[in-house]
Amino acid sequence: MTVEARALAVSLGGKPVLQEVDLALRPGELLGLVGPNGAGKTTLLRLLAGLLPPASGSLRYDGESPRALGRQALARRIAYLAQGGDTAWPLSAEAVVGLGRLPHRRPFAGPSRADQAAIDHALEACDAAPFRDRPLGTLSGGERRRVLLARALAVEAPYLLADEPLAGLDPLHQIEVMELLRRTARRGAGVVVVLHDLTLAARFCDRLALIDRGRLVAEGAPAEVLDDERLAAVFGVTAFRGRHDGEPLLLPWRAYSSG
Ligand SMILES: Nc1ncnc2c1ncn2[C@@H]1O[C@H](COP(=O)(O)OP(=O)(O)OP(=O)(O)O)[C@@H](O)[C@H]1O
Repeated sequence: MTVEARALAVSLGGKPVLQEVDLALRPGELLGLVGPNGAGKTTLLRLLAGLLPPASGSLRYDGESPRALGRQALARRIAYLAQGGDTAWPLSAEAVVGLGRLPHRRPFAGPSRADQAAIDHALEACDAAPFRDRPLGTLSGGERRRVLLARALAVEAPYLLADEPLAGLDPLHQIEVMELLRRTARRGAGVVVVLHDLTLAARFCDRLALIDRGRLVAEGAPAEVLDDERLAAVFGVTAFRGRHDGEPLLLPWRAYSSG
């Protein structure tokens, strides 16, 4: 399935938040959305997920508008992980992951074998199986985040859009989640991830889209997008660059100063 955004624009609270954004999502690719706080990354992700209507511009899923496609079909095609993890549902971790299967279920039908397999696989993949029976509210912030990612993964949608899935995770789980997202893309899904960690973005993503003050200012291979000039102009930082284990290494280092 293709997802294509053309000239997307949206205002929130009377303020333009995104303008003239053209972006195509590709199956099999891990795309990182990067940019400073307030740049418009979450807003763009919500637009792509069909959760927020654009004020102008167009969004097409396999050539169809979100309206023509309908809510249910969209929910099967796009899995969305929202920012934050302060969900207080009185449900077990496993039941929360099971919510990811709702778009596939017939009304009043129980979970099928395929549903249970998808739930088990997602819990394992996110290292959340050990606390599958615990109420969500009793889990730590990072554990809860992994359960919510497992819920999005359990949808087994052709597109997975994840807003800051690494927030609150320890280093091992950050790396494991990036590996998981890359694996999910390699199996054929289009994966879009909002990230603040430019080191992991540069290392794991196939392509980066850089958002600054509501505009898509660069798009392409990570090393091209995150060049010294853009790191200074957009993020206001310098970076150390190198290679380790045959992979590129980019480490934001200090505040940029032109003097
Ligand atoms: N409901 C709203 N009403 C008014 N302004 C809003 C609303 N939602 C978001 N904004 C503003 O839109 C801009 C973009 O917000 P968005 O959450 O998309 O940024 P972001 O790039 O995801 O930021 P962060 O990295 O801090 O999560 C910000 O200036 C924000 O204050």
